[in-house]
Amino acid sequence: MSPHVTSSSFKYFLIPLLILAASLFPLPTFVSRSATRLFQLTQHFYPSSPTILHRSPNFSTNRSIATMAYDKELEVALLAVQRATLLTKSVFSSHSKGTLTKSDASPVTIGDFGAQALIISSIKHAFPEDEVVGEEDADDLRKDSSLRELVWELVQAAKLEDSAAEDKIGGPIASSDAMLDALDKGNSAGGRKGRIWALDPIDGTKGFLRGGQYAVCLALMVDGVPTVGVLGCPNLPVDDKAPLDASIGADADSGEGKGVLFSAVKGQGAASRPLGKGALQTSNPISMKSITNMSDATFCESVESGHSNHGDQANIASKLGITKPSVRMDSQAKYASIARGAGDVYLRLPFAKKYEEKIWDHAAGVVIVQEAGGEVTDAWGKPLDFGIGRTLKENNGIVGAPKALLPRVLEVVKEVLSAKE
Ligand SMILES: Nc1ncnc2c1ncn2[C@@H]1O[C@H](COP(=O)(O)O)[C@@H](OP(=O)(O)O)[C@H]1O
Ligand SMILES: [Mg+2]
Ligand SMILES: [Mg+2]
Ligand SMILES: [Mg+2]
Repeated sequence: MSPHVTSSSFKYFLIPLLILAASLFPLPTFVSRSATRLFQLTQHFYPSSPTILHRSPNFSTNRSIATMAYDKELEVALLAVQRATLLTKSVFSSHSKGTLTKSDASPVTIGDFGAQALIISSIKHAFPEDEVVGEEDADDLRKDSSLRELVWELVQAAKLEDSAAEDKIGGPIASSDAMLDALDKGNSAGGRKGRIWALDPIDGTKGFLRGGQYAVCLALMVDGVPTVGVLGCPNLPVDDKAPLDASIGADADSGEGKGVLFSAVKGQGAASRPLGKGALQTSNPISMKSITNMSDATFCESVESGHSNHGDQANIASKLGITKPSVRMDSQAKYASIARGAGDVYLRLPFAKKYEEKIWDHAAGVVIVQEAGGEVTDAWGKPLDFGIGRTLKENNGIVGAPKALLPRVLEVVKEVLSAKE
């Protein structure tokens, strides 16, 4: 038997057979460890699989085969976000942005509508039964035919250069009506049961409009737990080691060396890869910086002073001994930046107890930070509850940090908030 034949029998028969056997029978720990190793071997033999193989801070050799699932969800989410991010970039460079003001006085653009329609159509192609909690809906487009036409042109033009990649997310949307229907399928009420995607087609719309940071955000929640997360950040540097300074949020126009896709799957680590135009590029593992001295930390906060309390945050930073100025940037690019170790702490202290954070503003960023070795809670240290609807109504404020630093950060956050009560 030639070595080629031996290798392909191994590849096509022996490994799948052993994996099947390992998943069918209850196995002692040492055998399930071998099964884990076997899974890794299959990834070696099937290199096109997008699964991230590096050891994440959360990686456990005892994890079951089941936790290694979500390959297809991750691939579809990455391709869908990549395609939608290309659409948003085309709006930024060549169109009027068709900006409207929503009932809560926040802006929405043709980029938001187009990106949501494309991503929901990708999800529904690959996972027809799944629900989506999306930020936008088609009401404005149904009322305004010229706006609808603008979005439809954009959606038709947004195509991945690789046809196999494009096929995986269902190819083009068939008609303008199908586009409106897709947009409206982001109407799930959310909840604690089953598979629900949280989608923010452009997070940081204000940043997008002023040429700052923004992110296309998608997360799969399983039984209310963010499990797969993808962030498309066209204006962040590709280099995970690039320094994070105040200019990152101010003048972040897309250019050479910019454009990143971040991703994570629960239990499998977090990664970044350059944002391309076709097939997915190779990923690199990312992790939070391991700092021991709080005074070395850099903290990130919103540019918009109405979205979090800059005064309280400056007070907290100074009580923690942080001397570096905060890095202000729009969107979940903040979560991505701390996850890759460019910054360390995310602070979003509320102005009002009554503001309910939206699940699509956090789900993807939270799983990416968790898988990079961090944790995210509300300002009182309560776990974020993504399973109670479209908002985090049982939580108040958001704090993210490397696991080892979070208790100290929360101590000071609570001290500052309690003093105001
Ligand atoms: N008063 C408020 N407090 C906190 N977040 C708010 C807010 N008003 C709007 N937001 C949210 O802040 C998001 C942007 O976050 P950041 O400040 O980190 O860039 C917005 O997302 P969109 O831009 O998707 O609408 C919006 O959902
Ligand atoms: Mg919005
Ligand atoms: Mg948002
Ligand atoms: Mg948005």
